[in-house]
Amino acid sequence: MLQTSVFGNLSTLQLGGVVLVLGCFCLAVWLYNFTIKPSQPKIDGLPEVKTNSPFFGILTTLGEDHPTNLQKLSLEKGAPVFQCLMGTQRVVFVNTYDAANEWFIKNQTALIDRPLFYTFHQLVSTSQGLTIGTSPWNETCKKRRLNVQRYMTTPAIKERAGLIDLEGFSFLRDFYRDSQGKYIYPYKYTQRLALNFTAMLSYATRFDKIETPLLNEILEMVKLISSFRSTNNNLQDFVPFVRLLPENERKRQAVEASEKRNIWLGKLTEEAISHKDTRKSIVGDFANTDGKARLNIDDIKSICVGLVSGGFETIGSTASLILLQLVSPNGAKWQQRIHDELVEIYGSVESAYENVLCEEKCEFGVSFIRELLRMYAVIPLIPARKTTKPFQWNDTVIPEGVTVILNAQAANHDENHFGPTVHEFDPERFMTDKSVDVPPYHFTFGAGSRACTAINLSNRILYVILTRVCLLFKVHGDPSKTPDFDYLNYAADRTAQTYWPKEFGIQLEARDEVILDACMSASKAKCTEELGYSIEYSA
Ligand code: HEM
Repeated sequence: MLQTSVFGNLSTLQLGGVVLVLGCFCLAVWLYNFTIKPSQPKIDGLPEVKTNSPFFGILTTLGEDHPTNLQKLSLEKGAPVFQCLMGTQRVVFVNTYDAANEWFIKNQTALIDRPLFYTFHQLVSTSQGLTIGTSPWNETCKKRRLNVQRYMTTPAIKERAGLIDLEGFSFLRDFYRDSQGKYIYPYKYTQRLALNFTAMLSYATRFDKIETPLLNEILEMVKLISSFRSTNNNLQDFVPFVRLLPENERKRQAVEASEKRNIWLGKLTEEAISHKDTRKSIVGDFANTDGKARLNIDDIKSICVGLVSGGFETIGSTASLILLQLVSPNGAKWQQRIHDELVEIYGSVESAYENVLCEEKCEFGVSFIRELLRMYAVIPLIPARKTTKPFQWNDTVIPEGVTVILNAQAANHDENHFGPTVHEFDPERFMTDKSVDVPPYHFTFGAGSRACTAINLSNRILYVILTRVCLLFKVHGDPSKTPDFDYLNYAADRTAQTYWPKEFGIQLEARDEVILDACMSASKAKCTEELGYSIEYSA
């Protein structure tokens, strides 16, 4: 036998040595594959940012602030698009406006997929199922996305204008009440507005009181879950050997957060089903189809958790940024301009207050929101995509299966597209420079086949907040706590996936108490009708 002829003359000691060498060799191969081997071969012809760290790749260079350091690397190398290794993962970063258009819009069918990540997909989302925004592209995801789009059309948004009225009203009522005689940080108020809006849309439920303990718990939990999607806080996604280390605290937190969320969502779903005949919601609509829908209960649960988590941080943060810009050095002038233009268009504050719910006629207000979203890409690195088929970009063929991340912060601050004032906040930009007033305007909502499903809805909510605040109030900033307006510094935590502004103080002063009361009372009456029970308000 071959074995006899090869090993026949070896002593036991020698044989042990051979086995040891073979074992070490296999272990070395396994270790190489697990800890260093790139997930994908290098893409020929695409610029590469190389590093000397075999385990961590570019992660050692990116520091705390990934989007900004990627933006700097792109400018330094003169490479709008480059590949690199993040740990062992080969990732392509797209950093300019034109390149983002070419990749995510022109080649959108090739970029319809999303890759799976260890932390989010294996730990956090195992039992609840994936949301639309975190799911790879498959029949289930397609069906769920189509269903959500039904709620995002112009007529559907108009039909749910009562919800925007309700949350806009509650926001102004509480913020005005609580900021009497003092300056307060608006983020919790705008977060509640966003959470309530998405929770009403999905489950017909809301938190009327800002001080409800469950509200705080939910806000913390949803924030924690979303942190598992950041490129920055999840070393184990990119550096596989970290997964082997004992007592991974992030892993424990992920499992705990996921379990808590499931209990909470289960309760909301049951409640919405029990109210299906009296309160309109996505769960209620589904329950009313009596099993004839193309979707099942897991689809509906996943859709709703996606809407709540997708909407609450982004809207909450951007709405706070509206107030931040309204107290900037030119803020008072802009507030007055929006107020005056709306009164000019509609004849009175009361009429304007009502009509902004359903139409966006103040051109300056529309341009203001567009510029705000451009300036502050609250998700600076758009959740990763994966190529489903090869496509040609310039002279390079981009293969199938590549992970691609759009650096929206960098693309939104591309001087070649927006000109030399790119880093300034210019609310007239989209009115005066027709070369940039072209969709998608900016990349804060992502772009193409997997862009945010709620672009129109979000723009409407933000427009209502901006215009109603300016119609009814003068917004004052705390002189002892000036906000940070710089897009590179405004965020409280630049390692998070979704940014929110550092603390600053705001106070609302009524422009006219009588008009304020008339508008708020009109909203209260409509909101009571919308909810089916009376909502608190006193002048
Ligand atoms: C200022 C507000 C918002 C911003 C900046 C924002 C931003 C984003 C971004 C960057 C993406 C990823 C897009 C891509 O991969 O190209 C996304 C996806 C998504 N967003 Fe939004 N979003 C906002 C509001 C909302 C709201 C209010 C909802 C729901 C009510 C929502 C629901 C979704 C969903 C379901 C997806 C997943 C789309 C998919 O993967 O197919 N978003 N959003």
